[in-house]
Amino acid sequence: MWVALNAWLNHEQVLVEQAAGNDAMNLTIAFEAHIQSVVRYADALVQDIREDVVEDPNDFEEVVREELQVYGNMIAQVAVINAAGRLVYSSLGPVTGNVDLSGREHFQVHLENPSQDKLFISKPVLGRVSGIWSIQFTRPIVDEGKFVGVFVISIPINFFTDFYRKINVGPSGLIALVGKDRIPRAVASKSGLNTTLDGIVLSQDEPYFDNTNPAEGLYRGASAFDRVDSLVAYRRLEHTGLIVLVQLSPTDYLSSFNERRQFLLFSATVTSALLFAFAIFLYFVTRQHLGNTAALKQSYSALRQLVSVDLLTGARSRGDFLEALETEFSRAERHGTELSLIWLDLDHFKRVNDTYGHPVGDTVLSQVTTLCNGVLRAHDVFGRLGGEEFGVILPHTNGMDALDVAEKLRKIVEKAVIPTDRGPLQVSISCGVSSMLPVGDSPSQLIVRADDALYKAKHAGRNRVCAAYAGETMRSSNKPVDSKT
Ligand SMILES: Nc1nc2c(ncn2[C@@H]2O[C@H](COP(=O)(O)OP(=O)(O)OP(=O)(O)O)[C@@H](O)[C@H]2O)c(=O)[nH]1
Repeated sequence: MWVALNAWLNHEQVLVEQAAGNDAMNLTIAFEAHIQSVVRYADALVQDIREDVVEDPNDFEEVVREELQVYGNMIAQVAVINAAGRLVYSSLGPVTGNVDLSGREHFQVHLENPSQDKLFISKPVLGRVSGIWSIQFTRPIVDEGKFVGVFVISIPINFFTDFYRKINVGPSGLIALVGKDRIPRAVASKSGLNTTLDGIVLSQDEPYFDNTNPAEGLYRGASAFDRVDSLVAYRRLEHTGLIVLVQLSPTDYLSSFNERRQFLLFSATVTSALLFAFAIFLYFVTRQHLGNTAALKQSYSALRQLVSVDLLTGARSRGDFLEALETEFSRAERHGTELSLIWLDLDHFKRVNDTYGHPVGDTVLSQVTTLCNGVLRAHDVFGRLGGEEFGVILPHTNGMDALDVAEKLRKIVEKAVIPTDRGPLQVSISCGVSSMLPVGDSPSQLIVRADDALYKAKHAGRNRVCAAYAGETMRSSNKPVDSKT
């Protein structure tokens, strides 16, 4: 998101800069046209009235009055200087005293080159008679090849600056009319650089003073006036020795873009913060969920353990035992291996309870389990089926071997002396053994047959092992096998 936003903002900024550059260049074209028309008009006026100074001096003042009635707001003064540099005529009123203008630059230029009838545009000068800052447009007055003076039309600097101020170049921008002599003629800006230009000479390093540069251009750099970073467009007016400048401040033309950028950056920051907060939230929720899942798994496994184990004896619970029988039966079927089942029951256990009490009975049940587990292999399954009845699953075991195992169990219990709170006790067990048939058998049928065999063992006098009926894989007769007679 940030990369895309950054790329978009950079692209937008380039577009805004380009638009500002176009605006500045267009403004210089308009100002050039304005200056050219002012210069053309001023020069035409100079040449028109100058003729009357020599040819019709009597009508001269009348001609001046008529022209001023038409263009009076633009002209501060019409003046004539004689060959000695003295003011001999001013449209502002009768000339009194000796006003020596021989030091003016225009007088010197025309005095030295009387044959060059060329318009001279002065630097801003403070009028001795008018008392205002103006730019003077002058030509030499020559009579029969002889220099007789200088004709002057003064246009007040305000004429330019008032016009420039009407153009909006932003709070920090400016418009300037500068001479190639590096002296500004008029500058207008909202920041105060208006008419007080006395003594200002711009740096020679400005690109528009370099004649090797194009006559019009646009660049970004420090302003010649206040050294502030600016976008500067210029046009050189080659025949007049003037340059028009439009200077725009990036602070102005980028202000609305910067506001938009700040808003977008703020929005992106808020969005990022929200996304980050959401990610953190998700992280904690997920972690909690995973924690809960792990805890649940632990509880489930503990619960499963509880359910799968008989709490009194530690043998497999009935449910778990029957499930294990299903599993082992399927496996034996799949692999074609043998499987046997022993169903065993404590003999006359009721008497133990009745004689010594229930707690002693519990001890006996627990001890018998321990004794049986001691005999069995690791992969045999010993489970409590309920009360004093137990079962043993014997994978990979045929009927004969299962009978041997049952016999071992019977013997170890028979021989054992079980310590109890009421003194040592001896008990016995009866076992029924069944084995998986090669075909058409099931876990429940295997149980039924083992239970039947157990019933036979009980019926035959207890403390003995009986096999199920003939037809099973174990070798047995139709009669129950009694391991103890
Ligand atoms: N102490 C104790 N006794 C139990 C438990 N479960 C069952 N019993 C007892 O086991 C006895 C089983 O008695 P019966 O079913 O009559 O069997 P038996 O006395 O062992 O006689 P045969 O099985 O015929 O030899 C009952 O007295 C039950 O109360 C147990 O968890 N703890």
